[in-house]
Amino acid sequence: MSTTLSQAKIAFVGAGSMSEAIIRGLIQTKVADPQHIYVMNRSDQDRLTFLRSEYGLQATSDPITKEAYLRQADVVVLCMKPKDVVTAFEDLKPLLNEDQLLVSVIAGLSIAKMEVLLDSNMAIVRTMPNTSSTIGLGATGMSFSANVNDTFKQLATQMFEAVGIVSVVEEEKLEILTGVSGSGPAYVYYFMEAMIKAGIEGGLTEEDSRQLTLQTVLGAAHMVQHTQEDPAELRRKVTSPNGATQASIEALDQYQFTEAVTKAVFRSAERAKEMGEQIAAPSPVSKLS
Ligand SMILES: NC(=O)C1=CN([C@@H]2O[C@H](COP(=O)(O)OP(=O)(O)OC[C@H]3O[C@@H](n4cnc5c(N)ncnc54)[C@H](OP(=O)(O)O)[C@@H]3O)[C@@H](O)[C@H]2O)C=CC1
Ligand SMILES: O=C(O)[C@@H]1CCC=N1
Repeated sequence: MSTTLSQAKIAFVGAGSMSEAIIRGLIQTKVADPQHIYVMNRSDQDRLTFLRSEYGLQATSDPITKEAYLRQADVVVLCMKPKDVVTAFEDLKPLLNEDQLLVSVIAGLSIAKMEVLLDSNMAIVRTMPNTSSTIGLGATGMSFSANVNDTFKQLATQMFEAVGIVSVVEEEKLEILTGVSGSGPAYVYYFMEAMIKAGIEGGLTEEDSRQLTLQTVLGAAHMVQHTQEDPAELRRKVTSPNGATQASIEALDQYQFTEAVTKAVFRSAERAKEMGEQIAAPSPVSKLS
């Protein structure tokens, strides 16, 4: 087994947004060699053609080629939706072996359930990345099964550090982490959509409203990072007593801004857990969590 990602053969099962985000990051940062990246799905040929031409990787939906990719892979990354997990695992089960590292990005799917679905104690890394991995600014949470040795830990960490930051957390924290950073980009986009819309309603051109919103969000995030100040303190500096910002924050509070965000984070966590629980696994039920 290769101890560096540049030599490892990495097979992605699932060819959607999340696998592309990771693949793009790995290739752009030159952490992985596109010739050693294998992507597979069930049917979407256009998607595979696009991925091949965009990244120079190997991609297939042909069962025999998939089997070859999976058997020779050092790392297998599971990137299908929770609803497709059971069928996918049935196909994967006879093809995986205990020398491989299995990495899952699937929301809510516990390590214990993967072990039951595969009837194996192979090394499993359960992760929760986000789509900002596409540009190397991802935030990934990660937990390891009991059989993940130091080499595999290093490999998995290297893989996700190539596309952003990594937090290793206890597995039970991965749901709330999903609420914060997995779903998080969507809240920020939603907020930006609302800002742009309000700017246009107030008379700005669409282009100006978009650019101003973008720069504002970018600048605010960089301020938190560069100054290392608490966001509350940075907010205080914008908010002149009895000024325009104070009035606008009061308007946000009137609509329970903090409660709405808190509810969103917890609802995402709850939904991730529900999706994981809805994945039907065969007995022994006692192993499941
Ligand atoms: N999008 C996000 O922001 C994040 C997503 N995730 C997790 O990533 C996973 C994938 O999400 P996302 O990329 O958005 O989903 P997409 O729908 O974009 O992609 C899913 C992919 O899986 C393929 N697929 C489905 N079943 C199989 C199978 N049995 N074998 C091989 N390929 C299969 C689909 O192609 P086809 O239908 O042709 O088979 C498709 O390419 C989810 O479990 C999600 O929880 C985690 C963090 C963030
Ligand atoms: O919406 C989802 O279920 C996935 C998990 C986090 C982001 N996307």
